[in-house]
Amino acid sequence: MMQQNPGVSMASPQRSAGRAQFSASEPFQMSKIIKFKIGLCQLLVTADKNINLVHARNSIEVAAKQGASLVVLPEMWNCPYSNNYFARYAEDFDNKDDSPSFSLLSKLALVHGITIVGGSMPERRNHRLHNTCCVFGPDGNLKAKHSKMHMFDIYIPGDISFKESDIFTAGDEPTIVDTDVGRIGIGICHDIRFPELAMLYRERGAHLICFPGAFNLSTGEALWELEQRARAADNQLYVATCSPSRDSTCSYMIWGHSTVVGPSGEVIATSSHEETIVIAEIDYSTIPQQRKILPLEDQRRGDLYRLVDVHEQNP
Ligand SMILES: NC(=O)CCC(=O)C(=O)O
Repeated sequence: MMQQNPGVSMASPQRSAGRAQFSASEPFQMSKIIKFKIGLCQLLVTADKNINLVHARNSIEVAAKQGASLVVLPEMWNCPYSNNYFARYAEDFDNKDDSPSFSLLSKLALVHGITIVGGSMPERRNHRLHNTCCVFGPDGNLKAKHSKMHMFDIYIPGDISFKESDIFTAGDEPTIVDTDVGRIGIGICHDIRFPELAMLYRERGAHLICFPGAFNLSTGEALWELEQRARAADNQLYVATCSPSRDSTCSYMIWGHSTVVGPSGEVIATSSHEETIVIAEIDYSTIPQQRKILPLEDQRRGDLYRLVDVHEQNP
């Protein structure tokens, strides 16, 4: 029987995360975290925010009990993916009285002693709305915050029309964070289509890139797995995605298929479109192995083309 009270009371967690800059010259100390379990909570999102919080709490609890030390949630796990809902469901994460979803994730990270990549939620900040992912450490504190950088504006006549930029303001910063389960780069859904972002994360030493996402039926079937495998194979690192499950009564039909991909582009675990939890083992020792077998970094023609890290040039 599902309990209806998500239970969000707790001592105040740290609500802001400092800006982190990484370059390949600062390698992450991997001694303790070569292998761990990841849990992708593919949640059914309803129009009732309280029920969404209960779903998330129950699912995170199950993933943690199954041994996941990193749990990833979907894009917009607390709010239907629709421009009609984002403003109404938005929270001010800096205000503990106006951020039940933020507080819940912080509490669950602490209670279960896990890292949570908290999908995304509509965030109200400085009179603007952002599509934002919060990362919490096992102490319940916010470790990083990523606002979706690329707005999903699409118009396929007779198929799908969506304009995120009508509601959201795009984030301006790539986000890479050192956690208990490795150095993680964050992107949100449409961010996955821009290979330069994943390349930047690889250059800054990421082991894993997490993309909470809500691809739709048409582009999802054509491209969702392809994009994930390409980002992982090109950069020889892990990619994990987490989507909401499909609700066929909604106008925006979600593709689902939360997935973990390894550093040679192989699908390690995936799902269909129903509500589920994907549990998979991540083994970071396969990253240097793959890079030794196929040393793409040494083969790259930096004399002919180069990725420019704008933030490192203008810190
Ligand atoms: N929520 C999104 O950003 C959807 C992205 C998507 O479906 C795409 O094709 O890109």
